[in-house]
Amino acid sequence: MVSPIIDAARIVKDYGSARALHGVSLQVGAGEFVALVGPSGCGKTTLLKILAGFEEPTDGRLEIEGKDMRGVPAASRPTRMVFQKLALFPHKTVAENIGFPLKLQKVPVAETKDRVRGMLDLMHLRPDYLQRYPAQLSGGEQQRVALARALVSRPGVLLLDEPMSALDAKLKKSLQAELKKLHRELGTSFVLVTHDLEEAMMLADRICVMRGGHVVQVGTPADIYYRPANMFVAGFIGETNFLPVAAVLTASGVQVTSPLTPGASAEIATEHVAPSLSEKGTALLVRPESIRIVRNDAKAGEWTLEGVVEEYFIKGSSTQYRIRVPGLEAAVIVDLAGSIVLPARVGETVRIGFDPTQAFLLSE
Ligand SMILES: Nc1ncnc2c1ncn2[C@@H]1O[C@H](COP(=O)(O)OP(=O)(O)OP(=O)(O)O)[C@@H](O)[C@H]1O
Repeated sequence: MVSPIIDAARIVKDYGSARALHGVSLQVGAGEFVALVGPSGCGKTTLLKILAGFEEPTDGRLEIEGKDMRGVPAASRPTRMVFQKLALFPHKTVAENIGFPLKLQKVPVAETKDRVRGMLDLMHLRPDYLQRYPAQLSGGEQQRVALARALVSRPGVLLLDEPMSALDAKLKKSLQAELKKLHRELGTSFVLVTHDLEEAMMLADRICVMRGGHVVQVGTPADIYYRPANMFVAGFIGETNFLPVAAVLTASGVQVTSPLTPGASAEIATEHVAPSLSEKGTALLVRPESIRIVRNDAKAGEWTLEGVVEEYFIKGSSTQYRIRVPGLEAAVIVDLAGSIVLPARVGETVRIGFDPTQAFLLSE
């Protein structure tokens, strides 16, 4: 990142005696789309509010567009925020709502009109909506008006606090697609707080995973999915299987063995090992789509386990199996490509196999 538009360093936030953020650092590049994800109460909204200027950090440094933001009020920052709950003015028309930030900036009336029209087009809202009131619009349309109002003053950074969580699944999908397109077209930096991990994977250039007021990992969706920092991140995004292993460092990687596959060992290359690997709870992360049911001979190097099919779900493009393997606490999840002929039935004993060198080695 040459020069980040947002540079937050060691941000601490205390509410009374409770610490919501424990020294969070995050940089956002110009034009980048970053998603903040993490369990409820981990500090996502607090961080967003600090970026917006609605909360002051207790400690740490925040620069936006190269300027120190200490004491700079929200309205004077190059940021705009869209909230989860609609914050439209109910007694103002759509045109007045969208044009409101420009009115505050004393932008001439004719220019305001043009820019409001432009935003309406960008948001695919019909021109006759301009004279409507928020209550006369659907939830999705209202959220589009809120986005238009946030973007009309051309902020450098748009901050989005779960803007789609109140919408039904179909509306959400269409607004997600529009948000991605909008981001590409405008070149504005977006920071999105979301509970929806699929949404984060789909929209963001980088994902920041938070837990208990700390940043656990920042990376591309591929990094987060394929190279998670630890079991928490791995379990947070996508479905996971963890196979406990003993690990020994070698010249070119890590040698692993598992009590569940006696006699078998595998060399895991460094690029398949979490950088922060510790000795506590070392395990191989095997994604459900990387496991197969072994009917005949195992392939060279493949590790196999025997288990009983506990349940299966037809998901459409794939069928998901839950297989109970003695010695493993959680059932093994296996995703097999969809087929009209089911490869195994409930209660059947099956052998499952995977290539350990393609798994990812991590720890608690
Ligand atoms: N105004 C406040 N006063 C006191 N505590 C607060 C305040 N705002 C947030 N907190 C606390 O700070 C912590 C972080 O809250 P925050 O809203 O940032 O979490 P979040 O990750 O956005 O959660 P969610 O996903 O549920 O919205 C929580 O423990 C919360 O209770």
